[in-house]
Amino acid sequence: MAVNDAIQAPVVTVDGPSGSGKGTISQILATTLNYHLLDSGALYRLTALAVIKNKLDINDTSAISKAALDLDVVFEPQADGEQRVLLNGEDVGVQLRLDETSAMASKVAAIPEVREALLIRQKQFRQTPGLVADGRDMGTVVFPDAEHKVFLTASPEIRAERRHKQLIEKGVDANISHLLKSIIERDERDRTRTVAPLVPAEGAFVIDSSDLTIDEVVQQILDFIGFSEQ
Ligand SMILES: Nc1ncnc2c1ncn2[C@@H]1O[C@H](COP(=O)(O)OP(=O)(O)O)[C@@H](O)[C@H]1O
Ligand SMILES: Nc1ccn([C@H]2C[C@H](O)[C@@H](COP(=O)(O)OP(=O)(O)O)O2)c(=O)n1
Repeated sequence: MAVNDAIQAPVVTVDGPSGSGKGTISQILATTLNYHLLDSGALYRLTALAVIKNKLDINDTSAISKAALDLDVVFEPQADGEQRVLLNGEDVGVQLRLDETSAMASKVAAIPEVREALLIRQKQFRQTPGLVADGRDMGTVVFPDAEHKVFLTASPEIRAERRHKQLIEKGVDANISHLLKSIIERDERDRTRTVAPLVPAEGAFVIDSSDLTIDEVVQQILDFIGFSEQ
């Protein structure tokens, strides 16, 4: 049997729009299940950062996809479940979350060659004992054979409020109406692009978290995948 035909590690996919809680929920799920974690958005953000730092032209798709292929990135899990992200050895955690990076990330994510360049890198995260994969197309494109697929959503207003609170807590200046506008623009771009648009995967468990706490969302997902703490 070829290596690729071997039984693959289980995957739980968590897709959804910005601020729906994917990152937070995925981190808790990965810790609870003792699985690896893939923050696929970070790969698009890192590519965006490479575009900004190297002043690449947004229309130069071959230079941008080369930057995506060549990313020298290390994800370092921390004791609290957070991940440090090092690009060329530099901790870029704060830069990744800047509004400018977010807007550029959704632009580079619409380039088919960039998505192709990041595909193999994402699949490599699938290792035993299992993987929680957070993004937009985890259940539809990257891990279509995942056992359990979740699609998280929440109203744009709630998502902007959450993002605002999160940025202020991190000491990053933020304006809520500007955040709402950029969330709506990004949603539109992510949903209407021709490659891997943001849509729930077939059979996904769709959760609107607008009126749910983080713990309630986590519990609903653990129930869905049939996990019970011993
Ligand atoms: N159900 C929830 N209720 C309240 N706050 C939440 C909920 N889910 C996530 N948050 C908070 O919202 C912010 C954005 O969540 P995050 O996980 O970064 O979203 P995403 O990865 O989908 O962009 C975080 O500060 C997080 O703690
Ligand atoms: N699997 C993925 C993950 C992210 N993207 C794109 C879409 C988003 O606009 C950017 C950034 O994603 P990220 O998940 O980090 O953003 P949010 O935390 O949801 O605001 O990358 C994607 O197209 N496919």
